[in-house]
Amino acid sequence: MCNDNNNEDSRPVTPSEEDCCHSACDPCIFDIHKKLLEEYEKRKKQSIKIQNKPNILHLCLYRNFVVFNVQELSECYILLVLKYNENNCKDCRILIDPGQHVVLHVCDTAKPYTPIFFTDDSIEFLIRLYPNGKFSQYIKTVKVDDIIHVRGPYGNFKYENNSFQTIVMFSMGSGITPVYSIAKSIIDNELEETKVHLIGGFKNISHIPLKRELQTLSDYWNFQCTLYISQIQNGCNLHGINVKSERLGQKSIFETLENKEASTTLILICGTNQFNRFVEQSVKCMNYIHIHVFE
Ligand SMILES: Cc1cc2nc3c(=O)[nH]c(=O)nc-3n(C[C@H](O)[C@H](O)[C@H](O)COP(=O)(O)OP(=O)(O)OC[C@H]3O[C@@H](n4cnc5c(N)ncnc54)[C@H](O)[C@@H]3O)c2cc1C
Repeated sequence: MCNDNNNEDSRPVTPSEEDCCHSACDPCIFDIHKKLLEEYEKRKKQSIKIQNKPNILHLCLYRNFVVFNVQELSECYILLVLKYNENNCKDCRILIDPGQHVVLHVCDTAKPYTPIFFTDDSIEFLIRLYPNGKFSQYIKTVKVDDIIHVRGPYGNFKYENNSFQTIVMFSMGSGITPVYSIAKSIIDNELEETKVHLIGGFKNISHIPLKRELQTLSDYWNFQCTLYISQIQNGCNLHGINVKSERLGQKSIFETLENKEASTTLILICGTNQFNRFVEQSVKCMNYIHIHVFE
């Protein structure tokens, strides 16, 4: 049943297919669930406002986080999980909007990074390693319990639930981080009816991060993923993901957008400056007006 625990603070349980009698009832059990979910989300928002828990993160001051996990995902990506352990902020929690970034500071270097996931007291990052990269090479050497300073969050992208029919996300390399976190927040929200198409450009298979996470999202009706690999060798089969052995260029942008409705489609772009300008110009030429570039 939708709500068998009678606790209005609990999230209504999603009915299974077997819960539906398929007799075209009005309202159907799924309609009731949707309504309960809307009420639950409203209550949750109100209670967050009432509790008004302050953000652990600060725009101007660095907070000390400890390294909770650091893991090489592939030859060019590291997963870094930071945790806030200080006792001085028991009623605080981490608040970051999907797509926003924070600044990480170690020794004398500070660089912006976009969390791919966060909880009340921890933040997860995907960090691309550059052979001569000052920050990323340092991150390779950090150990569990080391301290990293964090301030933020920054970024002006704001998303209103169900405000577009479709969101098409063009990303290049580590530019996948903001669009992945936005895609995940939309797919995780059962009230969302927006369709998401995430497009990523990578040099080769070993450069693709978050493969399993993208495959998991692909199980949902409203998520589609296409990856363009410019230097593919023996072909590649990633279940649920459309892998193309070509560069993400004008032709691919055109094919992706040709049958979409510009007025109800939001375009998100994140990659190198050159990539951002190229995609932005291409989509503007196709009369798309709702465009946000992460830089
Ligand atoms: C808002 C924002 C969010 C970001 N989020 C992320 C994120 O989630 N994950 C992530 O990995 N990065 C992210 N970046 C990039 C990150 O901030 C660093 O710029 C990057 O990790 C390189 O830093 P570094 O000190 O290792 O390299 P640097 O010492 O700055 O550069 C050394 C050399 O590395 C190479 N290099 C550096 N950056 C690039 C690049 N973008 N493309 C190609 N070659 C490059 C160049 O050869 C350069 O000469 C983000 C950047 C911005 C502006």
